[in-house]
Amino acid sequence: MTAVTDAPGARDAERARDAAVPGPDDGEGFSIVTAGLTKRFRSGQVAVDSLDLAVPTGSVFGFLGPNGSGKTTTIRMLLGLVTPTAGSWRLLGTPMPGGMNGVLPRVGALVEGPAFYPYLSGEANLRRYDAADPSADPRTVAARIGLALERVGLASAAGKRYRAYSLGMRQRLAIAAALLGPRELLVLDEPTNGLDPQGTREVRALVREIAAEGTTVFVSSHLLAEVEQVCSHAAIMRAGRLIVQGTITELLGGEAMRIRVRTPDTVRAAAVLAALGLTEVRSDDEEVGAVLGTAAPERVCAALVADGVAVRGLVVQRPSLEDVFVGLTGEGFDVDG
Ligand SMILES: Nc1ncnc2c1ncn2[C@@H]1O[C@H](COP(=O)(O)OP(=O)(O)OP(=O)(O)O)[C@@H](O)[C@H]1O
Repeated sequence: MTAVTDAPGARDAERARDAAVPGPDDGEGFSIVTAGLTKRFRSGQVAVDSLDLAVPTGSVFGFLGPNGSGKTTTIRMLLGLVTPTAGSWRLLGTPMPGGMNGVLPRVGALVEGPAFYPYLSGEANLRRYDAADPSADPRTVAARIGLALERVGLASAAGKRYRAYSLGMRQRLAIAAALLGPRELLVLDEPTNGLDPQGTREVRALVREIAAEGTTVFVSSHLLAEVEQVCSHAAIMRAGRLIVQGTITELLGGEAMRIRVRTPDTVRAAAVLAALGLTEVRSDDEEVGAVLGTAAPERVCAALVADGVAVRGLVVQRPSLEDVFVGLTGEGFDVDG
């Protein structure tokens, strides 16, 4: 895991000290590598500040951050849609922007949802979309569209008008548009934005399937919980700066499991937890919580019961990426809109 030392409120300087420098210079084994990538807009706003990102090939990489933390600007720089102020980057091992024309056909991207025509079918929309891509071969268009629709699970709805598609189907069609050729890397900017829970599930399942077929997926999101469910790796941004990146297991590894006990005997329960060596023991009217550490929950439960504590409920809480964010920044992960 790589953490950035000067994150405000960082309590985990040690983690940062053992940080490995991401990615070899030649980008081998990494689908995306950036070094010092920076974007300062004319307004003076630094949207992305010295970003060093390393996205391993074969990963499902969650690019996380609250709204306005620089995710879209980063993605736009990666794809050559915005010119960086400083820094360098490689896509699929090739230095950019010089290698853009050769590499972009191997990269599928969903940045701003493509504008689809409501009265055309999904298939007809993809035909129009493909016709606008100078690198696409018109002779193979029918087969490529068929394959892409199949891949996103829309083959049976191919002839249906776009306006009749559900939100999840619309987003899956947008992903199909990004998959009109064989892609080694798929870049998705907030693919579940605005979707209902069903649509979100559909897109999540699709991302899993695409990754299982061997495509590296780089997906931005402000929904930490969602990313935990599909990603193998993640990077967390805050105010244009990278706070931490690594595998999900590494990121969560530094966070402790917590235990919560619901009981009317909070004073007695707190004493038992403290006697067992649990730390950060805190109680309110009907609940006691503590850091579980290495203690086995069943032993904690047995000790509580043996001491006469009436246990009405006991929960072991897995750490979350939100805990990581709060731990490293001292701030809540604020999601507004
Ligand atoms: N063209 C622009 N000109 C000036 N400032 C911009 C421009 N585009 C983005 N910004 C600013 O840069 C910062 C980062 O924006 P960006 O859209 O990259 O963040 P984000 O993490 O993708 O957020 P969101 O999820 O809301 O899209 C924001 O403060 C935004 O207002």
